[in-house]
Amino acid sequence: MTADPRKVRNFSIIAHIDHGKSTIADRLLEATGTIAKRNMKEQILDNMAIERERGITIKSVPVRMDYHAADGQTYVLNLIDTPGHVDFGYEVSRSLAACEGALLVVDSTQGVQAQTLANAYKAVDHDLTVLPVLNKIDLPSARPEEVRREIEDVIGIDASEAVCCSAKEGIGIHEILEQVVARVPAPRGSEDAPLQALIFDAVYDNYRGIVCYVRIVNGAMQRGDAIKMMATGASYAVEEVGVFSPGWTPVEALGVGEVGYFTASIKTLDEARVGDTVTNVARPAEKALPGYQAVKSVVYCGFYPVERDDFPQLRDALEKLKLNDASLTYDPETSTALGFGFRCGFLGLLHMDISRERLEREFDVHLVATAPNVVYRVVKKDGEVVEAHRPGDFPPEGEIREVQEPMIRLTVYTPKDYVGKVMQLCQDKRGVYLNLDYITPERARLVYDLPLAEFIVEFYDKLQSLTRGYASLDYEHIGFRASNLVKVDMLINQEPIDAFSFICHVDDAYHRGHASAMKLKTLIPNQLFEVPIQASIGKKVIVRTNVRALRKDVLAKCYGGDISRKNKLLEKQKKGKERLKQIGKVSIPPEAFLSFLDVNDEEDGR
Ligand SMILES: Nc1nc2c(ncn2[C@@H]2O[C@H](COP(=O)(O)OP(=O)(O)OP(=O)(O)O)[C@@H](O)[C@H]2O)c(=O)[nH]1
Repeated sequence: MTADPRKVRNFSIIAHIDHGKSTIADRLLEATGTIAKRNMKEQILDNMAIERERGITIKSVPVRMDYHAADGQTYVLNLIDTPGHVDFGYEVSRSLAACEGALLVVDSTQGVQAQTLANAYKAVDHDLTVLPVLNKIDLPSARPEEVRREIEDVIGIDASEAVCCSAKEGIGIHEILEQVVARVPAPRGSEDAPLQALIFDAVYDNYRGIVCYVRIVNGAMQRGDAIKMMATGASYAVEEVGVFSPGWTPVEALGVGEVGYFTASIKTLDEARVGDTVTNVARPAEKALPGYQAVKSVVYCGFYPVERDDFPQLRDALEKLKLNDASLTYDPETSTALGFGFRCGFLGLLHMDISRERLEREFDVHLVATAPNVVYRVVKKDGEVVEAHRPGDFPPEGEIREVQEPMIRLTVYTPKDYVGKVMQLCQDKRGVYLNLDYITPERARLVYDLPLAEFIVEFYDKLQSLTRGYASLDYEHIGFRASNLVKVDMLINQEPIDAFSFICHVDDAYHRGHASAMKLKTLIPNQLFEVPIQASIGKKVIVRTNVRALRKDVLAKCYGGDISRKNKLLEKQKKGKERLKQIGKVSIPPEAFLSFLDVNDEEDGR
């Protein structure tokens, strides 16, 4: 039997990072008896080890609770947790599309922050009923009344009924549950209409294969149904349907408005795309549910095994990671410096960091990550447009008409005292000023258009240190813009080394070329001959330095004796050096490459 849609409430919790979303979720699970108190591990929904350590939510985990409300009825509450970081914005959007309501958790000591606003707007865009919750009222610095007004003034939603709560102390939890029942609308949909189910997430399981998380919008789904994915057109037979209570629990069927999962011998995450609509083969829906979009990588970097022999291991690890993470992309590439590896694409820097950490931790591969870069669009003189995922994709200098780079529209919220510093930072990062306003007398909102490439290099860290952690930010991608960008090659002994090339604004080329050359100079051991290190744009050398030759003391064994003999020896040495320089290759220890390229060691003075 499926649940009565009138007794179902589907909701999500949205918040700025650290405002207490996961802690509130834990309290709700506890209060509804979904998880016994003694089994309660802190933040039960953040189950990935890295999520726990970093204290951030990456994957959205749904859970179903039975709640005996004050009106004497029992309700099914489906809570769909959402990721808290901008990199995973698309997942937030899909999770919200599966709900009718959202708890907007605001830390009552901090007030409205960037993701509070961004997520609240997303919820409003999806027509959700937004219930504000003022958390952390146990803290002495809590100022719930002020924050209540801030929510009304800044976000523009009614906060008069906002629950004051302390997730830590367990205050206000029942009020939240009552409000969910009373104010979040029951799902609407038709039992008799053809099946339309929204895939809002999908995960890989060793035993079941791909498990799709769905919200049934119309119709019903049960074991044995022949279903079709509307974006890919592929069809499958449903093997199991179930709900999250909180583990995967099989049920007979999922009805209108319900949130659950199904399995159907789906092999890869590419077949079960988040945002796609599932329908019946026999009686297909006419239209897919709105809003599906393919996720696109915006940041790229190379992953190479530290030991060249570990390449197959890295390939296997990436394959397995991809099973759990559809937004990761990778293609094999080779580099003269690093051998065989992969060019990987990510949703953002955090996504890159996490993927790298998971590869090292869960799959035990040691890898080198090259500096991250964005995708550039190069318009050639003959009109052809090349998408460059790495510096090596750039056509020769002479063939380029224009280079375009991806831009973001960045919104920064900061206490007013730091406005000047933040503006300076944005300007240093080639930002274009758009707007400044004050959302409260104390807090300013700054809007800039900024090249994504500048944003991914330490912007967030710098912002946090300039503002002592009080600023918050949000951004959206706004497409490509032409810019004066050049490819800088690094040459060692006249030979360009592919892995060291980089793209940058022409104004930064000298500075960065110089910093790279200096760093290389310290890493390359002295050879028997002088080794020039150069930075060049096309054929034009912009920086040159030398690694000095080792001077072997050929006269050491020559005590006293004839001056002409000494001269002869010195002459011989000079000739030998010339020969070495011509025929000899510079021997660069692999560690030099690694420490130059590895982003963790990156300190080129920017
Ligand atoms: N004093 C106090 N601390 C709280 C309360 N609720 C949460 N915290 C603390 O605030 C910190 C952040 O809480 P989380 O629940 O991890 O925040 P979150 O919003 O889930 O964070 P993300 O998963 O990164 O989005 C933790 O250290 C909690 O212990 C509260 O009511 N009072």
